[in-house]
Amino acid sequence: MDNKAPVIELKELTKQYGTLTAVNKLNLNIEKGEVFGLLGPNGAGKSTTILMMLGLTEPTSGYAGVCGYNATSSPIEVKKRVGYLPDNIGFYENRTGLENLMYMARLNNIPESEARDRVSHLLHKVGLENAAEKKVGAYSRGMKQRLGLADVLVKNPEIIILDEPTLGIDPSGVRDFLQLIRQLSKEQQLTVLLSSHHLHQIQQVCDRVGIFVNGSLIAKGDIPTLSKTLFESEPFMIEVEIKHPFSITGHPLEDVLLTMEEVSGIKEVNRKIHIACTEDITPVIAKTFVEAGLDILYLCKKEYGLDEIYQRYFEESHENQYHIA
Ligand SMILES: Nc1ncnc2c1ncn2[C@@H]1O[C@H](COP(=O)(O)OP(=O)(O)OP(=O)(O)O)[C@@H](O)[C@H]1O
Repeated sequence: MDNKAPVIELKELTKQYGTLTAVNKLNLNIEKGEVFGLLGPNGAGKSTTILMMLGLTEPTSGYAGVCGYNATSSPIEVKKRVGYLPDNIGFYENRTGLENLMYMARLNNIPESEARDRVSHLLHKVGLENAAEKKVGAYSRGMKQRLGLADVLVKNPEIIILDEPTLGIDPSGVRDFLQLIRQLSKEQQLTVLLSSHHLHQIQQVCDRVGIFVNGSLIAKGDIPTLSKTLFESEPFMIEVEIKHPFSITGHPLEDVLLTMEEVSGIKEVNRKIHIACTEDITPVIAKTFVEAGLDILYLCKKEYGLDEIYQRYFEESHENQYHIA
């Protein structure tokens, strides 16, 4: 396949269950070596999208291309190249981690001696070398997920798809697991598609994010780009609190600020003044307040992160649901 072609190419991909549109005209390209996060609340359509990419569910319309193959008509070619870790991976609990991985290697027709080397290398990579001989039934949730990662890597895939991979792992385990994914991706140019509704986790590990709501991908890009698209008119918010009771409404300073080219709006929230700006003019704002003889108690510049982005989309989706109901 052409090296520059995206490894995942979704065009107008749609899945309808009766009258419900689970996935609606999805367009998305993911490049080789990218870690892409599919972010969205329960029922948004993430799993359905993944199933179509694996050729396990037929799209109602549109195209899902994976490693240059049509996932719907060539699911076996796709399966050879994609490792899929579902949210509820099952292992043989009365067999060891090593035995489970060897079993997976056999299923993928990997010769025994090669399989031994690969499996022991992978157990080391995911930090389970000391638990290799332990029965999986005695593994913690975090250990099982790491074994799951090794399991999907046994066949040396070009892409790994992980559906809610951090579910039920404790916070430090999550951090380690995400670091491991990132490291693997960078070392091996492995493409990773990660589905989650944990925005903080996605933010830590992904190069790009797609936000899924009600079957539609309503935004995609890296975090700064998403932030810029969504908060174009006010990418910066400067919060100021004055020591003594003070209201900016009607105060001469209000006009001074509003005549500044970079200031797009002023609001008072509790005791704080929120100044929406198109540029970062924090020093100018500070100077203006001081020169007006006001004592600043607090001043903070806020840049929008994934939290605000997600919340805004999420809230909008709830509003929509409310109107429909
Ligand atoms: N086989 C099916 N038959 C009918 N409706 C389905 C089927 N599978 C999924 N759906 C519906 O399609 C929508 C999208 O579901 P999907 O599982 O893709 O969402 P999701 O984003 O993966 O959510 P979650 O995080 O809960 O897994 C939901 O409304 C779901 O109820």
